[in-house]
Amino acid sequence: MTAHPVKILFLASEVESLAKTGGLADVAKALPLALKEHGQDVRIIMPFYKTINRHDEAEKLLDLCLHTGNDCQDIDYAVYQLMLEDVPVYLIQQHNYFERDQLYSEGEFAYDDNGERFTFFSRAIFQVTEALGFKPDIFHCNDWHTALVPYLLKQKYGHHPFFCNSKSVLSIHNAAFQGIFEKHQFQLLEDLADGLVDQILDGYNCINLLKAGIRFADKINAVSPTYAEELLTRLGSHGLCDYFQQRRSDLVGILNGCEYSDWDPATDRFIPANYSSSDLSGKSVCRQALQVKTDLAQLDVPIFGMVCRLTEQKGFYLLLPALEQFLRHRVQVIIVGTGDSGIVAELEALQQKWPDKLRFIHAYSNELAHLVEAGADFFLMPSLFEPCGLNQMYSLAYGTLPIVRGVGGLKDTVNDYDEQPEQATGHIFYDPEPADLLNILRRALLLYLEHPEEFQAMRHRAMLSRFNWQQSVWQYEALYNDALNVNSIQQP
Ligand SMILES: Nc1ncnc2c1ncn2[C@@H]1O[C@H](COP(=O)(O)OP(=O)(O)O[C@H]2O[C@H](CO)[C@@H](O)[C@H](O)[C@H]2O)[C@@H](O)[C@H]1O
Repeated sequence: MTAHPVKILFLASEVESLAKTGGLADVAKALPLALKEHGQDVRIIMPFYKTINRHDEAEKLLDLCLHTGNDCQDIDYAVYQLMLEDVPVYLIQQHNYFERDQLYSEGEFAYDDNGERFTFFSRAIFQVTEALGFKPDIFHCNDWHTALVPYLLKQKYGHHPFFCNSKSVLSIHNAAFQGIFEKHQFQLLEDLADGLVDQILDGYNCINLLKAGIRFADKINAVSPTYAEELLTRLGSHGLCDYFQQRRSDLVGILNGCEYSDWDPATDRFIPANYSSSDLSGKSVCRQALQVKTDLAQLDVPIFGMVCRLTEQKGFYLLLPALEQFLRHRVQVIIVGTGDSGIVAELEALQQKWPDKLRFIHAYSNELAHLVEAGADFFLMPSLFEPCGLNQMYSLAYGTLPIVRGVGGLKDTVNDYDEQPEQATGHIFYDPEPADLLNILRRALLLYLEHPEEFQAMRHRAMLSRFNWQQSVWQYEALYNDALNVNSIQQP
């Protein structure tokens, strides 16, 4: 327990168990819960999407109206509350912006007013906190959706008595998504837009929201130490190198934790048999169940699994050519995901060519994600970049050895068989070439077939590795303290 709880408002566009499209949601649940357990006064704020789980349990707290100035109409909205264990979640309900079938896009088309939607959300956050009388010490922003808040805090609310002592922290989960929108979407910023435009104008007369966050947040963190280093390089910064360089003394890397209460094969409710490092018999049951579920033959061949968003980031343009060769071996490969239609088409074509060996399941299914983790022998993450990655941590816990590219958080969490044989928990390749991926896939296969004892030793070691949120919580608390202290020195 901390002596003086820090008041943290955790701003997220998605939160696991309420609304999720990817890893940001996992962190937006696990980190606030871990901070709360450590005695901090943390609350979450997010949009009240139409599709949110537990929709009917939400309790209405307030009706509010955002006066926009300019020529825009005032915007009526309501604030609801749900509890996520003992953490309050404030939900902002606004019919025009959030009563939609998806969070950010339909099919492959992003909603064309996403800039306006999250500008509204960011402005409403200030009004809601004041109306609720919750004065945050820290606005903890996450990715581009809430990256406007540090800007608003500095430029608009810096002298507001309610917010003048508040500071902001920006966590970068994926800097490839920057929230770049045409200026006309920022009408809701009233007179502020011009000042903002000068500082963070992108090419083509657009505003880049992530740049606003990087420029104005009191402290910034990337979700792994290696990704923080990569963001300072031309190659790894998604074009933002100069911006990160300017803030390098305020940028740290904090590795995400793994939520073992959701991802532990000994207690997992989604899998047909539980197991642990001391008794792996349940893993064979899961293996068979996975083969049945995916309609693959019950063969004693290694299963390579993969669950992810289907995007270039996840390394499909390395994987697809590598699989063309690798599927000649006696293996089974199971890929679960949704996303880019080009990748979908290529996976479907490859499956037609290798119907007995490759199963592509075009679905978003938490249950299947758990079954793949439990039933496979290896887990594939050949990412081009990976800020942290969560699935490799889940894989380790499930004794499903990760095969990863040595970037970002993958490098920080997996020990390579060749580099560290005594501590090995998986396989790492580095060059973003299909041939290098194919080579590491074959090495993994060889280990499985020719050195079963070493494979089992690695599996055992992997299952014992731990990435607890507790470690990350201490580092976030230090970051909050830095944000609060450094800036109070600057302000007389
Ligand atoms: N089809 C499907 N069915 C079921 N579940 C699916 C799924 N597709 C994805 N998921 C789930 O979504 C999550 C993905 O998390 P990741 O961290 O691997 O990637 P993501 O790129 O979304 O996150 C970004 O943010 C996180 C959090 O900081 C960083 O770890 C990461 O590197 C960064 O790219 C996992 O829980 C996974 O199981």
